[in-house]
Amino acid sequence: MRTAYRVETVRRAERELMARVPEGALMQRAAAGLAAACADLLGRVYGRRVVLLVGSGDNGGDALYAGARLARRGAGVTAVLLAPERTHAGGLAALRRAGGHTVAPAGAEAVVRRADLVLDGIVGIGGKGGLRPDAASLAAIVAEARAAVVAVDLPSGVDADTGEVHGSAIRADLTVTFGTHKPGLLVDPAREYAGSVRLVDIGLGGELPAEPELAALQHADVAALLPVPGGESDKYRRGVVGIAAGSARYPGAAVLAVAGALRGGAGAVRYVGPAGDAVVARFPETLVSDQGPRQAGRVQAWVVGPGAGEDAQTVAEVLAAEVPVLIDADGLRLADADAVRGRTAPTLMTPHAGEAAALLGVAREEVEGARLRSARELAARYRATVLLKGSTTLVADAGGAGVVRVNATGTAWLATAGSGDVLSGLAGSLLAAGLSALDAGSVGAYLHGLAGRFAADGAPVGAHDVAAAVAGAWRDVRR
Ligand SMILES: NC(=O)C1=CN([C@@H]2O[C@H](COP(=O)(O)OP(=O)(O)OC[C@H]3O[C@@H](n4cnc5c(N)ncnc54)[C@H](O)[C@@H]3O)[C@@H](O)[C@H]2O)[C@@H](O)CC1
Ligand SMILES: [K+]
Repeated sequence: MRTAYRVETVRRAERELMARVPEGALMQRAAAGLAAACADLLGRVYGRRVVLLVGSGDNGGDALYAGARLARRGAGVTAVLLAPERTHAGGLAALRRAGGHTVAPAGAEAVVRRADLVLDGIVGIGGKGGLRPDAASLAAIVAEARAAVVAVDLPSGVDADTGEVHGSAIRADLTVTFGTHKPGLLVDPAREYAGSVRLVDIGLGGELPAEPELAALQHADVAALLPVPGGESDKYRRGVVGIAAGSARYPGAAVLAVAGALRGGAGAVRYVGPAGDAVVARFPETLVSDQGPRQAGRVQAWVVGPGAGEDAQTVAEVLAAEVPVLIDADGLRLADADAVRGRTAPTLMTPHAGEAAALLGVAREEVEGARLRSARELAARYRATVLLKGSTTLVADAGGAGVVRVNATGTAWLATAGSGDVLSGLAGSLLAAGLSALDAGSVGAYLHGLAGRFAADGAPVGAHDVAAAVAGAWRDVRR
């Protein structure tokens, strides 16, 4: 499990640790890891031109000490001091001893233009609000440079706790972060500014609490959660998932949701709705019913909404069932909010940003800019688990408090028609197999993202290709 903690928690853990180690030790650990990452990126250090952007806090201190290490290995290092009188004194002295130089911000453009590497030490977890004007001007200069950019702890200008970006921020190729990931490194839009992320161990692990702000499942976590049949299993014990989807206008959504459900681990897939012929033609193993959900026979979980058009009656019937329900697409618009809140069995809602915005009564951009807050808010309002789709998918458990799962296995190629229908079937099938809504959502997103990568492999894919690749994702995870 990869975890991320809020700044307040990181500060507390750092205080505990600092009380037990020699003064300055943590910063030296951070700087050593940072310098090593820079050396890896550069390949050869000797003779390279390195520019440090140095703010007034300890983030600048990290950059200065790392710069000193690179200077000792033969790099030409120049520090741009944003606030010369408040620069980290020890770091500055170390850089000077190692032969490094300093310039005022007015000289930044000339040195950055010739640099091979820029280290962004403007601001780290002490940052408040968007970058101040002098720092924003540096970010603009860096954006035009050909140099590789390494962010120290965080790209300056992004919000560490929320992943929000207000105004300009540094765009890094690599972020070297210390002690633990911060939520902003895992959630868009900030995640995009971070580039790839490398975590440097400074010994903080033992001081961090059990419950992080964010958790990202890894292969081993997913493997442990996958419903794998045993000797006693039969199709009913493995769970039956009901798919109430599709309409005369959108029969394909039903086919794709069933395609996902067949790959999710339930023992059988039951379909109700007007697209039964299309579903059976493609997947003869589906149990098709021409009755509504209430009469369709037992299921252990329902999926409702993909391609549902205006069929509010079916949505209402599914919501009245006392089994877990996944609501997607049109179902999100048609579902009665009180009916969702009043349910006793788990509910998993799977909106994309536009659907989430409609449910929250805000603009889509607002959700995209504040994904973590939006997911928690929806989960609180509906008392439902919410899977907010996007380049980084978030799953907030019912009520909105607690650890939010973040999934980054996806690929931009998954932004294709019908891809969401496959995910709803897949996650619904995991629900029917007995996973909690939080696990079904996050495992579903993980497999779906991985399947998207495998199916695409650098080229456009259709949603049916993604569904077909889910089996390969299972095997990869279980290997
Ligand atoms: N506390 C610790 O134990 C460790 C901290 N480390 C480093 O220390 C950093 C935190 O240091 P600080 O607490 O000094 O804080 P920062 O260095 O992150 O930032 C604080 C400084 O930035 C300025 N600032 C705040 N918001 C700004 C904005 N929007 N635009 C421009 N300037 C802004 C403030 O005036 C303040 O002087 C971490 O991110 C990490 O890089 C590491 O050395 C590891 C150990
Ligand atoms: K930084």
